[in-house]
Amino acid sequence: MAAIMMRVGAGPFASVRVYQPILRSVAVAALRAVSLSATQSLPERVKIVEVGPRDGLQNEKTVVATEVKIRLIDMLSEAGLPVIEATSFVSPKWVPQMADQGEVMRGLHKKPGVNYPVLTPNLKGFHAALKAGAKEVAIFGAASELFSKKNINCSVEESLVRFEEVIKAAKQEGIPVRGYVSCVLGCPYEGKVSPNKVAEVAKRLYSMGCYEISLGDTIGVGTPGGMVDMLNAVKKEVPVEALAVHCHDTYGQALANILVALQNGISVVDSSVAGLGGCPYAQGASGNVATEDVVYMLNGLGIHTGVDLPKLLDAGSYICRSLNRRTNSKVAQASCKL
Ligand SMILES: CC(C)(COP(=O)([O-])OP(=O)([O-])OC[C@H]1O[C@@H](n2cnc3c(N)ncnc32)[C@H](O)[C@@H]1OP(=O)([O-])[O-])[C@@H](O)C(=O)NCCC(=O)NCCSC(=O)C[C@@](C)(O)CC(=O)[O-]
Repeated sequence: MAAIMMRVGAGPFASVRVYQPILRSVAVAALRAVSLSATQSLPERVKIVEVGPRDGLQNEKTVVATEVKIRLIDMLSEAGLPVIEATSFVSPKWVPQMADQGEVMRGLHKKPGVNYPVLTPNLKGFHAALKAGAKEVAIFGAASELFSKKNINCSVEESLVRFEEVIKAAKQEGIPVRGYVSCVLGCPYEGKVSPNKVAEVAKRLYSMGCYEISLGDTIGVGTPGGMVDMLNAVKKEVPVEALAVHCHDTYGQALANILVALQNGISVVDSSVAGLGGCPYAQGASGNVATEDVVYMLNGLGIHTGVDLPKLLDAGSYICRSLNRRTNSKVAQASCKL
């Protein structure tokens, strides 16, 4: 099978290219039978963590105006999203698109009851976030050494030391911290990632004090079988109530992966309005699963989210018009045809 060419890296790594036979490992995994029958019942409610303004927009090539970002976040608040990841306090040299993080935080109209977490890779980011009025932060680690190095310029172990500092400072300020583990179902540099490695990193973040661990299929290569194997390993180390899934949709598997995660006790799902984004570390990778599609599926299952789908569709149309692009949400595409 042909290797996939991947364009890697935000900032300084943007022009590097690597070749990974990642399809090979996915195909081999698919050859063994996976039992999905030992599933639990679905949750009554799901908390959706909207990551479009951060995970989606961080990948845009041309700078998105701060007013557009703010308007998008406000529309998402109005649509009933309970958590909207607003921006990230990372180095502007690495991710120029997020350089207006302070203005975004100061400009958005905070709706009571809505959380607006921001990414903070280190203490510098944490202090800047605090100054800009952030009330919740997220640290982002990985289950892959090479991805960690490319993304935050340090090993997994070094990242955990930095994160511990952030968590300590956050505790002093009474700020809740969410933790991400990237590459839980595959890495653009290392290929297959062991569920045990994912479980180990998730456990470390949880025991440091993260209240929730979001498990990221960063390049969207996972399948339901791989998701179940990974969750089984992680659930041995972290209570399922503290877990979230974060699925990119590169191979069209995101909704299926989310459904099996729900069947396995997960009730927090990350998604991105209009399916914004695209992993900066894999050429051709699409964005997160579209929030519209997740809400539509959950509505169909009778699962409460508190999200108003028509208002969410408006937010998706707004950002697509602003970016002059077609939505990645199937539900939005279908709705336009009606
Ligand atoms: C972590 C660093 C900063 C290390 O980058 P570094 O170059 O190793 O950092 P450094 O400590 O050596 O500092 C270098 C320069 O950056 C500055 N700096 C240092 N820290 C900050 C900060 N917080 N905010 C602003 N500036 C900062 C620092 O002050 C210095 O400035 P200079 O003296 O050269 O002018 C860098 O690698 C970085 O910013 N990486 C962020 C990459 C990123 O945002 N990736 C995307 C988010 S992760 C993701 O999308 C995955 C996720 C979460 O969605 C889940 C999934 O899908 O799997």
